[in-house]
Amino acid sequence: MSKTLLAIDQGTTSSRAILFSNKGEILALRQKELTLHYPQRGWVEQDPEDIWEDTLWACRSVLEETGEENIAAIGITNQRETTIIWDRKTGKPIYNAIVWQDRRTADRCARLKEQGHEKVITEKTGLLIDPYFSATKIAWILDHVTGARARAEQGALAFGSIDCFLLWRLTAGQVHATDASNAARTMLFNIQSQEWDKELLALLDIPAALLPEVKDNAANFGQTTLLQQPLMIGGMAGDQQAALIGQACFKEGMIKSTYGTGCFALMNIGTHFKRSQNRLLTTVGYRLNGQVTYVLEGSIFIAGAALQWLRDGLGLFTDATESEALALSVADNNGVYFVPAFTGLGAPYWQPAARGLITGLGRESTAAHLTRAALEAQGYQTRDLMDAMCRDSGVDPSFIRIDGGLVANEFVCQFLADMLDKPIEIPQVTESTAWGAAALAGLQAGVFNGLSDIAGHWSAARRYAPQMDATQRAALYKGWKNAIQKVL
Ligand SMILES: Nc1ncnc2c1ncn2[C@@H]1O[C@H](COP(=O)(O)OP(=O)(O)O)[C@@H](O)[C@H]1O
Ligand SMILES: O=P(O)(O)OC[C@H](O)CO
Repeated sequence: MSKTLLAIDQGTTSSRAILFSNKGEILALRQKELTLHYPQRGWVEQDPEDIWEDTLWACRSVLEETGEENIAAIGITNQRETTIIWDRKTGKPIYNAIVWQDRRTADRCARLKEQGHEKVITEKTGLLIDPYFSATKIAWILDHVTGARARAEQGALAFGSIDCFLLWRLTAGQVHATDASNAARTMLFNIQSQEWDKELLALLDIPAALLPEVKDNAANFGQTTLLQQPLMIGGMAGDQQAALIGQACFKEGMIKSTYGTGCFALMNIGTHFKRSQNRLLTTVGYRLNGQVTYVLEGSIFIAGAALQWLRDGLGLFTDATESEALALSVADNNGVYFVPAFTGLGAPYWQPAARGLITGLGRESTAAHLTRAALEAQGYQTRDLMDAMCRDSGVDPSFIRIDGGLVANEFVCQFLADMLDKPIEIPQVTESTAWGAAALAGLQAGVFNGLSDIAGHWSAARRYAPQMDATQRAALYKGWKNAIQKVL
């Protein structure tokens, strides 16, 4: 009987468990939406116990529902950068999870830039200085939770992104480890030497005793006995890197772009580290058998979250799926542009202090125009990234693979093809992120012999060809650039 694979996909919006066949078919999926807390302007937190309980519930429910006993291994994938510090003895977090979108450390980041540290940080980590990454979030917790720094120095505390925290809990505190793609998002990990960087730890005053071991993406991460059967955790990757794997972007120049809470476009640039010249990130795509494949990354902080805001903040609809019909009920955006910079602007602008803007409103503007503007923003933001990526890499890709919750929206997919003037491909396996994690676990467990086995399971469910004429494309994009200038 062929083996199955269990993926844990702990995203910003929800925690999921998915059971896959060895061909990538979804056999069962359970998911729970996760609450975000906004204690102050620019702060975003989650309760680590919610994250853990929802994840465990999702895994147990999938196994109960299917009665599956033939699982080869578990793969974990996660919202990246989100920071948890916990007590090694009790396993209890000492503060809420500080979510990747949180901006509370913007001043600290500005100081680091003023002091001239960006060059060395970028050279070592491939990142730019921004509150997005874990380092300043860790420092904030150590500075604000009473006694935390002293306990960290004594080795009593552990830091982890969500993957690492879930692994710790799944292995009942036996394993404190992460993978190279998640470590690369801390701003403390040297992605050239593949080591925690002593100079950066000193710069941010972060004790090395907090940090996990860093493993390949396919590795033996330990065993869990908390589910119906003992299972090995064999794969781990940040969600965007997992989607890169699920989308089989294994050749140089291939790009995937994922539209969930945020949008993240990754281009495979091969095995040589190369710094971006256009304010993109260089990061670890995957590390297998010690060999790193690097990617250029464009990170947009708000994608689907803009639709959540229209739903929850303005009450324009009750479900994000309604946005498509609403957007199509008007002929065009009628001059309305929506820059959803709620938590600052990411690539290629990197302005943590920027905030959202709606421009071009007239007496005739309606909820439909605003919704259309929010959906069009996905295309404009991606165009900003693609232009920078093509300049950086010298590669003009002939197609782009996309995935994530938003690709259920056909208006968005067509608009992306139109704004990028490139064919867009949507895979048969819609859950690319979870499938990527499962595939990594499958590599470790011997279900797959190599990346070509995984690539063999990729097929397109749908392709969108560009239809917009060049004049219209240029005029719409010019309107976006004007709106961006106002934000900046
Ligand atoms: N049909 C749709 N149209 C527009 N947005 C959608 C649609 N379906 C889901 N979304 C958006 O997609 C996001 C969820 O995508 P998902 O990939 O599950 O996110 P994450 O991985 O960040 O948890 C939500 O922000 C939601 O608003
Ligand atoms: O929750 P997502 O899928 O939007 O992904 C979040 C990213 O990993 C943040 O870097």
